[in-house]
Amino acid sequence: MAASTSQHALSSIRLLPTGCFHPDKRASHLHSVSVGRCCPNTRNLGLVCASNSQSSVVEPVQLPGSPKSSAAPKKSSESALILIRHGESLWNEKNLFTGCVDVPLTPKGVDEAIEAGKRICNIPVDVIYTSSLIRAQMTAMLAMMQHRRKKVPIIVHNESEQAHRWSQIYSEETKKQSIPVITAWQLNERMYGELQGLNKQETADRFGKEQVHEWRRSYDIPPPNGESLEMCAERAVAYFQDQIIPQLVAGKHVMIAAHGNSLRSIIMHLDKLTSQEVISLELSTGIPMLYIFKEGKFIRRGSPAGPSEAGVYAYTKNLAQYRQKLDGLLQ
Ligand SMILES: O=C(O)[C@H](O)COP(=O)(O)O
Repeated sequence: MAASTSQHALSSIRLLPTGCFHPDKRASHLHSVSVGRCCPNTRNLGLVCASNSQSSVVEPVQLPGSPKSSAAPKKSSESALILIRHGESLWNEKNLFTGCVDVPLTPKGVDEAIEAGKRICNIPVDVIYTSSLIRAQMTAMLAMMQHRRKKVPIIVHNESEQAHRWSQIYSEETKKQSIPVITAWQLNERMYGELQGLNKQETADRFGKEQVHEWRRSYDIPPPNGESLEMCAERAVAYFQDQIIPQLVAGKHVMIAAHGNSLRSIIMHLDKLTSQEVISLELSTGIPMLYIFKEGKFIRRGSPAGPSEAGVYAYTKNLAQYRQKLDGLLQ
């Protein structure tokens, strides 16, 4: 990527805490993604046993190219991809390194998640991915409570055969009114090693600002006994490619509620940022970001400013039509 384009990518993504970010007008900012890596011909990408079609709200997705594929996307199909960093957590508030420690949202974080939900309430969502951490799950659920379609987000339980069996839904109609929420540890925050639970300011005072900045923002330098961004990317981007891209290819609209660093690694991948560029990529809590996936490419649309904002819906015919449907203007 040319340096100037990348600079633009960075300046557009660095979100303001107030969330007054508007969709990127430069729609020509297209990036191909490698889908080949995760597209063997007939791979079943559903996350539940396909043997019992009654058993879950998750339909298995078969990729195009499969002779058996019934979910092959139309050529013109496009999908929305929404990324949301969780709202403020109790340890964000206390300025503690959190990593994989599983702490809930603060009341402010709850408000941020609700606000994020209002911003995306007109954008279709067919499947939700969250990390296995409660702050991301709370954010996803609270955001979806605001959605105008009023489908019910339902966590998919596949941790045991029994959990899977006991959470079956026996009504096709009820399944239609549901959105599967798939939790994946691969989307967790980067593991912060021996920094977890330490105060960020006190750590900077002790080890020096530069050292702590290097641990927090560099690409390949891990904090003591923790994961670097590169290590976090290895699992988060692999999961994105293996599990999430096939959903988008199949025409599903996807929301991911995750964390500062797991999302930084995914954005780095989508926007082809270099390891230098990613250093200055900061994500605010509770700000949704929208990408459109079309013909194998991701088009970054920035952060929808709110339900009344026109630009993002005007951008694609499908989003505009979906919104009109919600408005009751279309049959
Ligand atoms: O894990 C944490 O402490 C935060 O969620 C992210 O921290 P960072 O801003 O240091 O990457």
